[in-house]
Amino acid sequence: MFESFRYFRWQDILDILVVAFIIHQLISIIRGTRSVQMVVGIGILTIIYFLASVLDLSALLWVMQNFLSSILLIVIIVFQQDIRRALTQVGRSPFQKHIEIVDKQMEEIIRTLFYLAKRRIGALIVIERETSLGDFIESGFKLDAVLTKELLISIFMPASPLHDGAVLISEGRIQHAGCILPLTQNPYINKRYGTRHRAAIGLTEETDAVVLVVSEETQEISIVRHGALTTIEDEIGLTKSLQAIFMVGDSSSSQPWKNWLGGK
Ligand SMILES: Nc1ncnc2c1ncn2[C@@H]1O[C@H](COP(=O)(O)OP(=O)(O)OP(=O)(O)O)[C@@H](O)[C@H]1O
Repeated sequence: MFESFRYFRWQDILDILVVAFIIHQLISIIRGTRSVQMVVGIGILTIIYFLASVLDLSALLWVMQNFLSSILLIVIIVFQQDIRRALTQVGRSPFQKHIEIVDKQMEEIIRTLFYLAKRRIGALIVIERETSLGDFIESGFKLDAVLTKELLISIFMPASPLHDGAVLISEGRIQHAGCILPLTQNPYINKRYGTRHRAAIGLTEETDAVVLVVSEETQEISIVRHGALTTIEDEIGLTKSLQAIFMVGDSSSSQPWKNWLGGK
């Protein structure tokens, strides 16, 4: 047994570690999505193929061979969302710099959310980070305005022509309003969530954006990232959650909101 280790090179260890890392990343990307069932389905079909081959079942083997020959195409079509997300994550540079934002802008957003929730006014606020949201803003209206509570509130007022859809915040400014986001296809999302929440989940499944949602029905405020939604109890809870997401490095820094509002 130990004989085989004699031929073990350091490259083999590196090789195994890289493959293990890739498999781990793939599992963490598809975990909790409908892709898991599809992976299981493809696994079962592959087992059937090998059984047909071993038992020499020629008709079944012919069907499976024809099916599996187009498997690459099927995988690309079925997993296109996950592939896009995976490639975006791979392409993200760990050395990218972020702009800093002052506490004031953070406060403006938090106060807007609680103001709207109190009055049962729905809202969807997207904070762009490293992944460019260019594809999703085509549907919206360009504003490129200073981020203030007053402007955010007026956008989401039901009488406003911009109140439908999402507001996009990038580089500390309100860049777009009325943006249509992709809805999640995850079948496990709680049925009580409608399209506003599904749009927030859908966008964060594909990008690293942070989305804040105010429900006009329940007055709940939620923070959504990586396809997962967390309901916020109060202003302190929201402040802490955002701090945990955006604060990097020295927590004793006098500029606590580093890495916030995604600059590039
Ligand atoms: N794809 C989308 N992209 C952006 N915004 C959307 C999208 N779909 C719906 N919305 C917004 O969500 C609103 C409808 O929300 P809906 O009641 O269906 O969802 P909900 O999750 O139940 O939210 P609420 O709890 O506020 O009722 C629309 O008026 C629109 O502003």
